[in-house]
Amino acid sequence: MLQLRNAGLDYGNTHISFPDLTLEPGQRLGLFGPSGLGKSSLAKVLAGIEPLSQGELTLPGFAQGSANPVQWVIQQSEFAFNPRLSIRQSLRESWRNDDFMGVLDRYGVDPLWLNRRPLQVSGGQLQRVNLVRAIIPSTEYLICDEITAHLDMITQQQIWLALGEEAGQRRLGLLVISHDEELLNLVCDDVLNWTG
Ligand SMILES: Nc1ncnc2c1ncn2[C@@H]1O[C@H](COP(=O)(O)OP(=O)(O)OP(=O)(O)O)[C@@H](O)[C@H]1O
Repeated sequence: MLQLRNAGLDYGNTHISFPDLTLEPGQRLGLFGPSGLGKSSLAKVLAGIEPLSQGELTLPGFAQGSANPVQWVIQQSEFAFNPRLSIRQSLRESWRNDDFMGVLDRYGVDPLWLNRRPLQVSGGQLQRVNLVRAIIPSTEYLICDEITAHLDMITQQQIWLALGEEAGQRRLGLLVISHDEELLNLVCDDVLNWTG
């Protein structure tokens, strides 16, 4: 399980104190909280992108040097891709020797898009590709940071359905960060209301 205890982060003069949090394999935990409180910072800490200034992040079984089992997916999927590479090349980079063709259908990714560059598909299409990029075999926990905030209802439903199936089959732990309380109640088992 992924655990955060007594944790805090300093950005110069800005200090963020995080809530204690435990994410179990197979759990779908929602995180709700006001803008600017530090939800994306929390996501970055969990994904190992920002080091903690205090407290503890524990992830038993994760050996230094092995693939990070925590993947962070953000709303602005275009930032997750090198704009010069084709989508196929980007997926190849993250999947390495494993085959991703079998998971395209689950996320509604058309194989024809593989030859295009990231900015040659729509925002909703790229977000689905982005999930395929993140759902590599070594992923055990997925931090979904407002991943469907800008998408139409049908694409949102496709994405949450696909992720729900994936999480159930692989016992993926999902941390779903959103301003949409209704969505969190729909897709999560528990919701942490972080008030600061
Ligand atoms: N790299 C950084 N350097 C300095 N301050 C930062 C940095 N990243 C974030 N902050 C500040 O940390 C605070 C928390 O930001 P964060 O993006 O984590 O909030 P959030 O809860 O995700 O907000 P929102 O819901 O609006 O996306 C904000 O005051 C932000 O300005």
